[in-house]
Amino acid sequence: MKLQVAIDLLTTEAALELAGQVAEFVDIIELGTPLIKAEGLSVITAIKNAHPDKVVFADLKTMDAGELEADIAFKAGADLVTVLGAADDSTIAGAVKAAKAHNKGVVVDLIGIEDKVTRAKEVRALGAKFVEMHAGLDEQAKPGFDLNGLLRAGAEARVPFSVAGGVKLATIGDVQKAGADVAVAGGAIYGAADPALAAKQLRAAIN
Ligand SMILES: O=C(CO)[C@H](O)[C@H](O)COP(=O)(O)O
Repeated sequence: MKLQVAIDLLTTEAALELAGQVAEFVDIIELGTPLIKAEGLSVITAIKNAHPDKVVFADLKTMDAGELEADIAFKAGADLVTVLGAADDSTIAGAVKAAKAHNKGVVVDLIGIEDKVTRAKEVRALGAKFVEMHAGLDEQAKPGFDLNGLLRAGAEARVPFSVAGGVKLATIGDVQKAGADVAVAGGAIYGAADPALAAKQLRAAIN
């Protein structure tokens, strides 16, 4: 299973600093949606230039204009972009078309989708490289939230999937047992007192 760090910070400078601290322990560097909204596509280029050997994941959360949004992010240096599972099939197909043109990939984020298993199969058929079984920061903050629903959906869908939803040291083993291809950790790394140590421990827990 691969490890993806989600950088939900707000400046390119902070993102570069965090990426520099944790890159050796992760496979995929995700630039979070708030970071891209704050800094624009230039943050993608800055991170790719600093870490050309890493997969750079631009969390665009595209909902419309799939081909256009994916195209500009790939041109900026992204290897993977996200499109929302709630988007029209034509939006997902458009992003996949751009990915094929650049030899890159599209990840479909199933945040907010009730029937994640059915939609996962549909978007995989449309050409998604993998789906993200995702509970966003707001959903995670609700009382009683846990990862189990995401893990069950991932195991049941039988398509390549990542899990994002506050994954931490105590839960990353369950993510691996569920058969995930990628574990995404944001707050557990960038919110830690020592992000490099946190990333190293997460990596060690899945090796
Ligand atoms: O995409 C996101 C929010 O929409 C986050 O980047 C994702 O949820 C991972 O961060 P965390 O581990 O803190 O949940």
